[in-house]
Amino acid sequence: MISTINEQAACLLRLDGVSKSYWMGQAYVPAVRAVTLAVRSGEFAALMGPSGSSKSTLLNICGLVDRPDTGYVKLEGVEMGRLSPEELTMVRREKIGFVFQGFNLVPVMTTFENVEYPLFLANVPAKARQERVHEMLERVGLAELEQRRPDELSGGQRQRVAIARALVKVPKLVIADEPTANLDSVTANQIVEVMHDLGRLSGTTFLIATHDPRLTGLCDRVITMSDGVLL
Ligand SMILES: Nc1ncnc2c1ncn2[C@@H]1O[C@H](COP(=O)(O)OP(=O)(O)OP(=O)(O)O)[C@@H](O)[C@H]1O
Repeated sequence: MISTINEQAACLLRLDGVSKSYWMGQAYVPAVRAVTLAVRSGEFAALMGPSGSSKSTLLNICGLVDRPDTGYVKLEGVEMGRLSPEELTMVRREKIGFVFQGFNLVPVMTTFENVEYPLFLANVPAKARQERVHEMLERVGLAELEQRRPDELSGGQRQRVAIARALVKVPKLVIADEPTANLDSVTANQIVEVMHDLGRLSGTTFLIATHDPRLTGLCDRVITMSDGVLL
């Protein structure tokens, strides 16, 4: 009984029988099929699988960007299907950070402003925002480049901005979709190290879709997906 309670407390994200189909003009085609998954608090987990196996679809469900057609998603024990769209947005802003392979930075904002943005959305006061952004940029080695815009940065530097932006609000969960794709191997190594170190430091849970062996090598667990199901 005690171990059951401990297991529940340690489980940050839980999916139960989660399925999602897409309308393909004439019929719904299943993408994610009856997935059950528990991700522990502080876990650094990789999600692997061939192209089209529905990794991104599953990440969108885990990141509360998409709702499943059937099944349950629980974050910290709270069933997300019960929340209104506004409440889901609040939970996402407060507890989840995203890192994408295309970086998704705002092109007209500087490094500082891109990293500051999630704190601004979370109504963090200006002085605290400044302190936290400076600290985070220091940690990812970009303190000198805080006034540059994304088009004045290298791919690796942009990805470090994206990681700083995802982690600045100290989210419970970071969802990363191929964060080292399109980066040269030295830069990819730096990105892997930065994510791993920051994760360990803050106790943040990572769920990372990747084909990169440098990343999977550091992961506590590799979750394998094939044709919409977990193996
Ligand atoms: N918005 C959408 N509308 C219709 N079908 C979609 C949509 N998004 C994904 N699909 C389909 O769902 C399946 C899973 O796609 P998904 O992008 O989740 O796979 P993936 O494993 O992330 O692929 P990749 O590694 O190539 O990014 C694919 O057959 C894809 O064509």
